[in-house]
Amino acid sequence: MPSNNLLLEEPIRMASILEPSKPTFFPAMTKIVGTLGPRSRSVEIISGCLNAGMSVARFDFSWGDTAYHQETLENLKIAIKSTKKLCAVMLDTIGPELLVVTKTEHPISLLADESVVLTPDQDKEATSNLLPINFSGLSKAVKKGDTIFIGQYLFTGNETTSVMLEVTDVDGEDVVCQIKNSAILARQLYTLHVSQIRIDLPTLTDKDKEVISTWGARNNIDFLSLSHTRGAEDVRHARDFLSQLGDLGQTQIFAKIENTEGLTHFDEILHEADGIILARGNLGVDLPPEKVFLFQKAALYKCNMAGKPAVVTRVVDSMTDNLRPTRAEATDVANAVLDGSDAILLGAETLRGLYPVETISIVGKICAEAEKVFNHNLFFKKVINYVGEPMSHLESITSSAVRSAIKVKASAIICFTSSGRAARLIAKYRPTMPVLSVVIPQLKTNQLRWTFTGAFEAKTTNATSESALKVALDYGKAHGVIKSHDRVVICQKVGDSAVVKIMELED
Ligand SMILES: Nc1ncnc2c1ncn2[C@@H]1O[C@H](COP(=O)(O)OP(=O)(O)O)[C@@H](O)[C@H]1O
Ligand SMILES: C=C(OP(=O)(O)O)C(=O)O
Ligand SMILES: [K+]
Ligand SMILES: [Mg+2]
Repeated sequence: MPSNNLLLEEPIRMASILEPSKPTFFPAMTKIVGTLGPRSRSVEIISGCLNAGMSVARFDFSWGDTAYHQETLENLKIAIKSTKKLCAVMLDTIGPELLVVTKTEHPISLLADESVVLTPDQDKEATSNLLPINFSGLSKAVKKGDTIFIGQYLFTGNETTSVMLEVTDVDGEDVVCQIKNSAILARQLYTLHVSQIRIDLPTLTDKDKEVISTWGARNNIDFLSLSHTRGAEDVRHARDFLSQLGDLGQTQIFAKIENTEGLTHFDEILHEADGIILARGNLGVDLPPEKVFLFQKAALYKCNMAGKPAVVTRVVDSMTDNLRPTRAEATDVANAVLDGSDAILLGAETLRGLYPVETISIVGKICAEAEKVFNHNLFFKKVINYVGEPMSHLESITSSAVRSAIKVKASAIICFTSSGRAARLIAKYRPTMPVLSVVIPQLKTNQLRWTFTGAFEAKTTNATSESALKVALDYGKAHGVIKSHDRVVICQKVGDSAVVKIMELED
């Protein structure tokens, strides 16, 4: 088969497609991020999500207050305990997001070809011809002919509640628009996206800072999803802010690329960030539809070569209201994995959708099938070539660990790590088997104070170091990843040198 990313050397036997897949412990190696909200905040549903394969929970502060999200998080903690599944916590910022401010409960109907005024005067009532918004600088930012898109919070692009507007006039602080399609704004929260226009608001707003320093610090968030990242400076600024908040210095920053400005500065953002979220919801509005695939492929390639995780969003919009994805969506999920995506982020589907658990389960199954035909060998070679020589000691060891594990058909790689660096480098080389990371907390000092690195990630156990390997083996066995007589590859530091060991288990 000529396709580069696919591992289908022989012409595939069509009947083999119908054979049921073997059940596995990991629904997929591709991680699934679920946004938690009204439809996914009970212990029962969250447990279902964890069992179905959600491994990161996203809390979107564009919506809800800290008390609301805390309640959801407490339920998540209970669900983690009872299901024994690990799940990371991601805080998603508001950033320079524009909102339609409605006080009325009545649906507002917008008619094609009519005109509507966007005003910063929030005391006005929203009507079919007047929509108050939370930003007074819009009239200065836009010009005649610009496109404005209004969608229900977490718009899916699949709804009759989104509307496209064209700017026809600017009148003081008001923006006059022509309505391009009829729509009914029927719920509370609507976001407004101005295509290809810079909104002069900070990427990390005061509200975001307040939420991070209270809710974020209290809950030791694993990831910050930095909405509307537009340049490397945004990431540096967020990192400075986190570093002043004790343990949050270890929080990973995932920059969300959701507008053309972020796209233009992609390389420098990737350099500063720990990971990238390809926010196709918003970016998909900013880009001409025929260019979206190109962004996805280019961005995933760059992330893969840099060894930084990439997250693709908005994959199964139609599952917000339906039990099955469309054929196009199902194919899109698999293609995202084949393009090199590390994770899939579900938004409206889990937050307000009717089938959060089923959505996670189906997406996980599609990812797992795609992973089976992912050409790891070719990927490995591409990364090795890209990194070149000389390689850092640690990278040379971690890439060798992956190579050895594949060569000896190991069932798992066990990695000892303190900062997570070694584990991430292993993941960079895309092993075909699960990686069990044993986080060994380390006491470090920077002259000013002592800190524990890893204390934060070490969630499962506080075993002493001699038994750490046993803990990992027992965990692997208990979860069906490792069986007697299997081979495992171990990657660890002994003294100052990093080593790879191949171990054949007895029983
Ligand atoms: N078999 C083992 N049992 C317990 N601890 C181990 C074992 N092998 C390595 N370690 C410890 O695990 C830690 C890994 O940390 P480090 O190598 O600094 O990881 P990273 O660079 O990924 O942060 C080191 O402190 C190392 O001594
Ligand atoms: C994930 C996205 O945005 P939000 O954080 O607003 O859900 C997106 O635009 O794809
Ligand atoms: K957000
Ligand atoms: Mg958003």
